[in-house]
Amino acid sequence: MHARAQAEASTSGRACGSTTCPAVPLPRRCRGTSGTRGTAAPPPPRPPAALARPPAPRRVACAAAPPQQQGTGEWSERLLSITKKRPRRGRPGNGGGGGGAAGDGPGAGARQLQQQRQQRDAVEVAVTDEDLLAADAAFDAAGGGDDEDEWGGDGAAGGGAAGSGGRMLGGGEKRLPPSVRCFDTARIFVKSGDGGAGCVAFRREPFVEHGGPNGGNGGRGGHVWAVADEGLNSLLPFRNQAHFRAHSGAAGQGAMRDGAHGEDLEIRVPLGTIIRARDAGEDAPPLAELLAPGQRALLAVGGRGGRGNLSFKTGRNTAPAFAEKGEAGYELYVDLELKVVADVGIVGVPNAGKSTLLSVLTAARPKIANYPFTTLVPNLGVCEMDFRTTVFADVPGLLEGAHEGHGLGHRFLRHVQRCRALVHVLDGTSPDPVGDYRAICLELELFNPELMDKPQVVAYNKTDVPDSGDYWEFVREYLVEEEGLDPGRVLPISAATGRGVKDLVRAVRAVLDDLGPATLEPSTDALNRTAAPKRFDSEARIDRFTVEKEPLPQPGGDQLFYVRGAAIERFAQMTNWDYYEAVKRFQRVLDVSGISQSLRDAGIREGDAVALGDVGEFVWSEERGEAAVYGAWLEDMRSRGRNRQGVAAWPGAKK
Ligand SMILES: Nc1nc2c(ncn2[C@@H]2O[C@H](COP(=O)(O)OP(=O)(O)OP(=O)(O)O)[C@@H](O)[C@H]2O)c(=O)[nH]1
Ligand SMILES: [Mg+2]
Repeated sequence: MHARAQAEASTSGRACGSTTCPAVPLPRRCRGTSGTRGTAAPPPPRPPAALARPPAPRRVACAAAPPQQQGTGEWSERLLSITKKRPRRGRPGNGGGGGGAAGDGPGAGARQLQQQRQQRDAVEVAVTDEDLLAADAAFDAAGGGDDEDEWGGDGAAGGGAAGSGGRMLGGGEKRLPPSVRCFDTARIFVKSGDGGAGCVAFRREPFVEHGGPNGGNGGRGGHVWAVADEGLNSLLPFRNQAHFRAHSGAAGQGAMRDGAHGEDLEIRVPLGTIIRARDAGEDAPPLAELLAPGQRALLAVGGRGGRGNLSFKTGRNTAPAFAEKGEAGYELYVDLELKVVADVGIVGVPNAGKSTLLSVLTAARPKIANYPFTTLVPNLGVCEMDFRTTVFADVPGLLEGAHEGHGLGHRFLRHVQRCRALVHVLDGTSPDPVGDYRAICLELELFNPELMDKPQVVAYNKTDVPDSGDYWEFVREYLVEEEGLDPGRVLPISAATGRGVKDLVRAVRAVLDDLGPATLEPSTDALNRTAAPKRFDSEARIDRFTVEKEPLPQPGGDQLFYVRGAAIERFAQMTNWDYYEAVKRFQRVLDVSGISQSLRDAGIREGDAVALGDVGEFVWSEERGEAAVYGAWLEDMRSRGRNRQGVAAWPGAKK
């Protein structure tokens, strides 16, 4: 009895050890089939003595170095260099100030731009298409980024990743600054919680002999949800935080105590947000499209908790001495896209006074200056008047040819698309306000004909300047008679002095009222999952796998086989290699699922390596004797620095 008590004491000790030990680093190597042997590759990798041929690094296919990232400039930087002088921040080539992820310094093209910048004494220089083309050429010469792709590389769109406020010179970063990418689109990383580990424990009580296993299951990891929040009106918060991880489940404990589930994580997004998985195919439906306040959609399901040894008790094995690890949480990058960014978009030619108007209407403080393209990225502002709020968006000035990419505005025309109404600001001091109006309308129409269906209020600005009155009557007559605009929607204002601005807001609100309440219609067949899917879907079956042989020769002459399959990979990930019985179970599953046979059919030989998805590698052996497997497992435990606390004393364990 005494001996029994000692055995049980050591048993409990090991149980605790198993639940608290850190996860085994991946990739790991463990020995398969009869000679299955959990081996890991903790640095430095020490080949176990039992292996005649310790596996050499085998992933030759991955040997190619990732393409070198090139330093890039930023479009706005180039434009600024043309339009005005800016105080120089730091030396050229040092990656810019503040950009945590700033990569290489600017190349030859960027240096050339620096020189240009020094040469130019231009606070006001008309920007011609030639200038823009030259800037484009210089930028491309400097190794500029991809025009089309507005997403920033693999990194999330957060300022944390890109170095908020810093110049984005890293090759992975694209031309648009993070503030714009996050304005109506953002890319974030989400990870659901890992499942808690199962527990190995046995009931120990005075006068209860053979108390049996009683290790509890680990708790499920927290889910990740997206929740629509009416208090938000842009995706800008994702500039500050771009990584979201839910809590892990707690480990199971003895006395049949299951671990607590991990806390779910809610990511709050504005109404009208569409959420897509980055890696989903073109035709795949979005994960979510949230239109109503409080609407929730599941983005990532929490990892399953590992089962404790109580769950593995059977008639044949009444005292299982192993437990599972928790399933790793699912991680993915998701792209967020906002359908409606503002109630009203402010459009107009450069220097018309759009930013000035936004600054008097709202608390926003955009940059205002007397040269074109002061505004390089859109600005949002909330106008509060008469107990009502209206969101205005000021976009960079549009040029003729904007729809084809001239100027800056074309990048932001899609923002205009996401406004319900437009305020068209005309510069009263312009030599041809009507021409300006027609040019902008044409650009909007060419970009997207639907833009012209949006109701417009025209604000004839700068009426405080004496000669602005010259054209006012003519402009009004033209807009009302030729363009058919409602006379109440053509207003003279002076953004600088605030004259007429209240009337403008009232006119805009009348237009919004005519449109009726903002109803968001679903535009996609988004999944909008509100509950976790069934745990075992038909796709993830243990007998669904593929076996492939690496065609390239391996160092040492051994061969490498790839086995891929969602269920078998998950199974291997949840196997706790510290338990001998778990290793034997893994080996049985390889046989039962048909993987062993498929590998033999593919020509596997003793000592060859098998890579199991991303989970790890193990060395193939046909040895089936208990002693060989146990010996190999022991050797592996030693090589990983694990002790086999209590193993020899488990009920029924081999000595
Ligand atoms: N006199 C006068 N000047 C104005 C008025 N509104 C704007 N301005 C001036 O016009 C210049 C351009 O104003 P911004 O608000 O920067 O013009 P913008 O349309 O935002 O220009 P971009 O962002 O470059 O497209 C600034 O110098 C303003 O002070 C106005 O009502 N009266
Ligand atoms: Mg502006």
